[in-house]
Amino acid sequence: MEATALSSGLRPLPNPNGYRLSRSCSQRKSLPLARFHSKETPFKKPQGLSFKTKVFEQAHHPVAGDLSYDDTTRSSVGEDKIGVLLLNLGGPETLNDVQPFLYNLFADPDIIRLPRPFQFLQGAIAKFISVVRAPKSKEGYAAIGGGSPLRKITDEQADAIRLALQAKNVSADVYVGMRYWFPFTEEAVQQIKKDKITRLVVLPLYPQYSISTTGSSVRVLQDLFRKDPYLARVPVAIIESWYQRRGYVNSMADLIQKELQTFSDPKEVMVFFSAHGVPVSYVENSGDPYQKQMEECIDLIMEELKSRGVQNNHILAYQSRVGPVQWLKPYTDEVLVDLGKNGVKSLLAVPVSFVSEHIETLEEIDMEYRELALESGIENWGRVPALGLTPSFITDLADAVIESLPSAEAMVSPSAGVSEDSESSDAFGYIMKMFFGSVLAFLLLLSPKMFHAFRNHLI
Ligand SMILES: C=CC1=C(C)c2cc3[nH]c(cc4nc(cc5[nH]c(cc1n2)c(C)c5CCC(=O)O)C(CCC(=O)O)=C4C)c(C)c3C=C
Ligand SMILES: [Fe+2]
Repeated sequence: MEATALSSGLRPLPNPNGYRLSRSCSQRKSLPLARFHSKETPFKKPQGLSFKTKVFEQAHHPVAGDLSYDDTTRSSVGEDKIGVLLLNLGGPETLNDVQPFLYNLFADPDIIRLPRPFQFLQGAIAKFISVVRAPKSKEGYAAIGGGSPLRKITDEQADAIRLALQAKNVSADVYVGMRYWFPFTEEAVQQIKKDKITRLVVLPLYPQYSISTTGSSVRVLQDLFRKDPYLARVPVAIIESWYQRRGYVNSMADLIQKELQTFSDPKEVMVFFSAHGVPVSYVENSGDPYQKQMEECIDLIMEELKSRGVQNNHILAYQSRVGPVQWLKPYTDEVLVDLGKNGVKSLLAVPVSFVSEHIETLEEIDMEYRELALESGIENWGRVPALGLTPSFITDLADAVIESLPSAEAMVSPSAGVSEDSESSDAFGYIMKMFFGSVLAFLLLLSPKMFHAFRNHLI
């Protein structure tokens, strides 16, 4: 690990709301990490895996629930205090939280990606967009009971994963770290340190990797770990994506198969996968693997259904676009209208980029898209629930954790240090950016033309 990666000028973001934030920067050099893409391989039961083993042989299994640690392994687990950190997006718990939550989201340089010379404007732009967008977002959260259910569901998933690990003879503390709302990743990391965890598995609750989700959360984590001498030495394994795991694919297929049975003519139903979109530039200019992983994921689920004799037609579309740029196509709303026009009468919506119910399933799909579909001529509408606490899914996540444990490595090498020179030049740069940033932000906010341009595109 090079010293430059450590001394890249971490400063708190300008934070007019006073919420705890940290800056992550996609251009910054990556640290060496034990990254673990959870892939599907033939079943092989792990025999006495030891955490001292550096190279990890991935051992996956065809049926969730098979994996457990034998006695030899258990004794080596006993040497470590294992932590599992679930990373998630977070959501406003009350309507008053909506604007500051949106501020945190848009202040993330992995969500609004400004060219380097303009990055100092991030805070001002986030403030502007969050204020303009808040009324529309509030309507959405009001329609689902006044806040996001994400914290409660993620806490329940954490508890279920802890119990599933326990059932496999692995004792672990499970933490929740949210990117944009409480409990923030920073809080979870403090607790991990307090609890003296000696081996950590990081499990983002996004099946597919995107720069805007897993990428953003992992960069926050890297920033926190490299600044802290204790954490820097804790072996960490990061499970970056897990959409291709048998347990996940089978669990999704189970849910779809079950829901199809609620239609009077299940064979006629169009299976409509609706994924959260990302701007096209992420995929085309920044190499975001999200779209490719999403397509592979759908193929795996459909193959599994086919192997069970379920031969329905299916389609993938992208929902929830925000702002004036091009997002991944086709767009969910446009496809629904086209399907209706083309005579599709029965449709089963399958949210596929997220494993909890949230505003985009409960409001956008269940209310907005359902209404649009019915208006467009679709007569029978159904929706597959999010995986949530589905036992086969939770068991598979526990297996993914166990499989990744031996590959954990410290995030920062012991020789890495922070140079004082670069610290002070960073401080000067920061003051200059703040000064010019404030002047520009002031001009931007005063300009009625800018305000209307943003409002028309964002609301
Ligand atoms: C895989 C999932 C997600 C991706 C990819 C993603 C990218 C992304 N999102 C925004 C903007 C917003 N997202 C919002 C809410 C939200 N986003 C996700 C998941 C992904 N986002 C979830 C699960 C949620 C809901 C959280 C909850 O409270 O239930 C919001 C706020 C809601 C709203 O106003 O619509 C915004 C805004 C961008 C710009 C982006 C990629 C660049
Ligand atoms: Fe989002």
